[in-house]
Amino acid sequence: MEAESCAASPGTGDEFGRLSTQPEEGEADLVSDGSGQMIARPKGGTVSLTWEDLCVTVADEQHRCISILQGLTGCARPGEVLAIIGPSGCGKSTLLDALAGRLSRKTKRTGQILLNGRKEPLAYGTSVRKSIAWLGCVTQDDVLTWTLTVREAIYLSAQLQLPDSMPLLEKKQRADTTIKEMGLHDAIDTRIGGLGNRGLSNGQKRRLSIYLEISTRPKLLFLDEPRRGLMRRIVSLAEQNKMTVLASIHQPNSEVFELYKSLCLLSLGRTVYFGLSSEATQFFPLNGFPCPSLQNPSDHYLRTINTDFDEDIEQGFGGKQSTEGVIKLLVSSYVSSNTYRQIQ
Ligand SMILES: Nc1ncnc2c1ncn2[C@@H]1O[C@H](COP(=O)(O)OP(=O)(O)OP(=O)(O)O)[C@@H](O)[C@H]1O
Repeated sequence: MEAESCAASPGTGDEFGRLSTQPEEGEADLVSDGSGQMIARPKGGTVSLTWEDLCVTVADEQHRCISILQGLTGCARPGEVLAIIGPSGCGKSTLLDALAGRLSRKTKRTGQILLNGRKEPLAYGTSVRKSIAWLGCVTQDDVLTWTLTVREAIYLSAQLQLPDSMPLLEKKQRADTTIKEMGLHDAIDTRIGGLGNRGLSNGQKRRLSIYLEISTRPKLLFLDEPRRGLMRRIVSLAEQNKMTVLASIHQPNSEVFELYKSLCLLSLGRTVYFGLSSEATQFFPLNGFPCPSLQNPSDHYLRTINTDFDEDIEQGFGGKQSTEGVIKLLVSSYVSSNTYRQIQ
């Protein structure tokens, strides 16, 4: 099995591997982070993100150490959307939080995170937004100002977040284009609304908060369970703007699944498969779990590794295995595979 190696593009960090928040002349624009602080956004640079042997644990009430992620290794490349897929509770959001430096203080993380081949710039618990300007983060909890209309929120965001060097007219044009592309034009003068103040639907709010992040064309974008309808647009934005996007996806249908070139498949906090989506169609049959004809591959992968429906899984070679046994088999097969060695 082959996968492209995750070559690091030129780094923008200092000699300690930290990414500078101060721009070097000609390399970065100064932009506002929305709270009045000016931060650096690299011009035209791309971001490769690599994680090695990443483990996350949390202490329970009896101070026992509970493992959430176990030794994950992978990478995300410019111009691509990496789909992080797995059953509920497998660790998708925790992986995104770990990579984005958003883990809660209760958790402990080990392993390495490299940006453009250099050590991560984020000290544990620091605010990501203040440290890396080109990182957008859209979590499952949208944070929007409910008193604003969609138009007001978008224009305000464009003014605050796009570089000061960009003319106002261009900022407005950028905002108008994306409003259309994100399908928000029908609700342009609707107030966002909130508890007790009816406004946008939940789906529209979600689209708006994703818009507010991607309008600045971040170089690195984390998306926690974006709506299916948005993915086509996000994939093409990533390609056009050489954005590195990591998206946790709950249950992609076959049409959406085909959009992703790279796939990170998790179960019980471990990597079951990481690599080209096209090659997962070989990985599963090679290990005895061929996708039944007419079944969506992602449904097949999820069914094979989902302990929620713990039933003995039929193997193509004959015989049956428990789901946990299947997961163990796939994890060790993946670890000994060429794909794993290439990522490392
Ligand atoms: N701070 C924490 N304390 C205790 N357990 C946690 C904590 N954070 C995550 N977990 C547990 O770790 C596991 C992974 O959680 P996570 O939210 O990353 O899963 P997920 O794959 O994103 O799930 P879903 O698809 O349902 O959103 C879950 O069992 C969750 O209960």
